[in-house]
Amino acid sequence: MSLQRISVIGAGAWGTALAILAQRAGRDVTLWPRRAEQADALRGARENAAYLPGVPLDPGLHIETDLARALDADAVLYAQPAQHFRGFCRNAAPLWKGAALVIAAKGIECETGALLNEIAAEALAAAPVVILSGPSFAAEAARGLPTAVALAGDRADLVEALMAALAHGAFRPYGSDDPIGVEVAGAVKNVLAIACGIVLGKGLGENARAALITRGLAEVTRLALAKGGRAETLMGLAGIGDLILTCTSLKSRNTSLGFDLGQGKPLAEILAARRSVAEGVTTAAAVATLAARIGVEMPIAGAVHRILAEPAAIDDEIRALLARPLKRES
Ligand SMILES: NC(=O)C1=CN([C@@H]2O[C@H](COP(=O)(O)OP(=O)(O)OC[C@H]3O[C@@H](n4cnc5c(N)ncnc54)[C@H](O)[C@@H]3O)[C@@H](O)[C@H]2O)C=CC1
Ligand SMILES: O=C(CO)COP(=O)(O)O
Repeated sequence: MSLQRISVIGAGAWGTALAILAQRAGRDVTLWPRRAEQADALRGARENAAYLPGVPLDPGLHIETDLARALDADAVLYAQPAQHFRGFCRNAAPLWKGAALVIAAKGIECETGALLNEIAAEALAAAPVVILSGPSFAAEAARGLPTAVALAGDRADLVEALMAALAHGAFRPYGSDDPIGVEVAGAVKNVLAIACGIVLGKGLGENARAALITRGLAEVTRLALAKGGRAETLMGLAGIGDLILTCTSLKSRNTSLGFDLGQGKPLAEILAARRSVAEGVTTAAAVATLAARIGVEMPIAGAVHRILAEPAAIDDEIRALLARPLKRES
């Protein structure tokens, strides 16, 4: 199977980086920005000055505003925020021409607690789905710095074809047959990154952050297992790999948002000062809904959810986490 025509939905930092990477890998690439003004700006500047400044766009990159034309591809990579995924599926369903759908967003639907692959199965059933996740800051990947990601799906032929279509130079996709584990890992790490940012912002130290990452890994593993994923996936790129990247760098939008919260800034002020998405904010609520529904204990994600609703509760939440009953590590 050859996947030559690749379309990318969403011209934020990640969508633009993926389009650049696919083009470098020799694919024929179309980038679909949501807004016509953004398309004009990209065509004019041949750079995404708003979301990925400093990385030139190759003249061969097609900028397309017509969704039907963009969907006429071998693979469509979804790289808009997770909360808009259902709307995308609904708009795309009548226009779908048989492409594979690659979900590159990292999040869980806030209102329902649904994973994005579950939404795709409901709202875009015609599309075979692959999840793309892993430790990958868009700015580094787009600059050609070494980056490895997981591509996970039930169809091995499709996963392998996508790996071949996207791999180039220092960009290395690894295959996986655990899309649920990979998706859960990528979504929940954003919530855990907010927790790590809070700890750093409050000056609680690096011991505390290491403990949070480790206990966070334990709770995301419980959720992945409960959803049908596999524990070893959490030890891979989408799990521990992305936790290491995101939770240890203030380049992460989620960690830096948590840092600002820890420093006492109001959430509304933090969000108002940003153009970029921090998926952990909405995914925290989604994880709380999902974990309660399926009976998975997720104390760190639960604390982040309550802090986002009431930032003044940070100290109480930290005290409560530290006062939990002592238990065995496993
Ligand atoms: N930036 C990164 O380094 C990486 C991001 N991701 C994931 O990719 C997804 C997209 O993130 P970024 O590209 O970073 O976003 P961004 O923060 O760079 O840009 C915001 C994006 O949101 C879109 N948007 C805003 N309002 C919207 C609406 N009403 N409907 C549809 N789209 C709307 C914008 O068009 C833009 O594409 C997220 O799920 C993120 O977690 C995954 C890996 C790396
Ligand atoms: O997912 C990412 C890196 O793998 C990007 O993280 P942030 O969205 O927190 O910046």
